[in-house]
Amino acid sequence: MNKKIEIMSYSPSSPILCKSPRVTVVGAGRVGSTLAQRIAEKNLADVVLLDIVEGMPQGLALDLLEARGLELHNRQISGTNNYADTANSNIVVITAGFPRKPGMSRDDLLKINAKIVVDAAKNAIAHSPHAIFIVVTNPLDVMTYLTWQATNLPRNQVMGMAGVLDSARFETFIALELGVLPADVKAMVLGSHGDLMVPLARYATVNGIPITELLDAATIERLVERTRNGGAEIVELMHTGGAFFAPASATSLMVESILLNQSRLLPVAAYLQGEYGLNDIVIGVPCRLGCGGIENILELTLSDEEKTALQTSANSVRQNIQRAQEILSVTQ
Ligand SMILES: NC(=O)C1=CN([C@@H]2O[C@H](COP(=O)(O)OP(=O)(O)OC[C@H]3O[C@@H](n4cnc5c(N)ncnc54)[C@H](O)[C@@H]3O)[C@@H](O)[C@H]2O)C=CC1
Ligand SMILES: O=C([O-])CC(=O)C(=O)O
Repeated sequence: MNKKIEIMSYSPSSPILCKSPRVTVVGAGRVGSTLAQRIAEKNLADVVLLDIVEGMPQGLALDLLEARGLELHNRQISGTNNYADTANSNIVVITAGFPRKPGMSRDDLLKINAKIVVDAAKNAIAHSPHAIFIVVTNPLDVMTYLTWQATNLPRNQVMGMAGVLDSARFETFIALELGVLPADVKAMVLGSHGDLMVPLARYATVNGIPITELLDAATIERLVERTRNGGAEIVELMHTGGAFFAPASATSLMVESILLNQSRLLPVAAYLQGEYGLNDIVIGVPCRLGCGGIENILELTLSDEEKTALQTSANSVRQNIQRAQEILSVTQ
């Protein structure tokens, strides 16, 4: 019997069925390559990995491709050293640049990473003029500001990943302390991605119960301090480079919320125009992320102490933006 199989649904006039979204990850190091893996294995998008090191992104892409049958997804993954190959990406994630070493602060990376990030942003936007940019490179808030400037995109299309990671750390430490499931803990960390970040203990809950009902003030303060020091704790343990598994997970959550238009309310480093009384600065605030990028910024009512902490955090970012502009004006 010669049965003919009719192929239904796939036709060039069905672009939604035929075209996969595309995410470019600039910097195929530890965060970038782990992020590429997460995006592909969550079946979110095709991924282009770009790095300056010749052969490295190509090798990583081939390795990830060879796992497709085992991980049961069919996303395309390619590696390149050429921005032309990133054309028409829906999202560009910038992880290119140097990680810190033990004893360094994230701000110590300002000089070495500023030009790398500006160049990456300019090259990427030239080939993907409608993309949404997510910055990961440190110092995070300043690098996000520079990317917003370099791309000249509307502010909803440029954001930084930090708060999702810092919140996940805070949630982890609360869960460990109480012996509860991490997924049952919800917390939000605002402010800059540095020692002056602002974990909002008042808003942290375990399945709706405020942690202030479950833990004493001294314990909460200890967990807040561990969160502020979360990146450095791993850098000190690892000696070379820093965290990358949780940073990649946090970034892929943002990518997912955008690509699937989930409108998740997440702490995101965003360009502010008056929100929280702050202007012309990038800092972590609660944002809804959907297919247009940042859909809106939620202005929480903060206590006087929290307001002061956010202001102090912003002052430090502002000084570093100024420093970055001076560094770039010399190197250009
Ligand atoms: N925002 C956050 O929460 C986090 C930020 N980070 C930051 O992310 C950055 C990357 O960290 P890792 O992946 O651990 O570092 P890594 O050293 O493993 O990877 C960085 C990659 O960038 C590439 N690169 C350097 N210059 C480039 C250029 N001009 N164009 C394209 N690629 C270039 C390098 O060749 C390398 O492969 C660091 O600045 C780190 O501090 C890391 C973790 C969390
Ligand atoms: O601490 C670092 O240098 C990397 C980072 O931003 C983090 O893990 O939070």
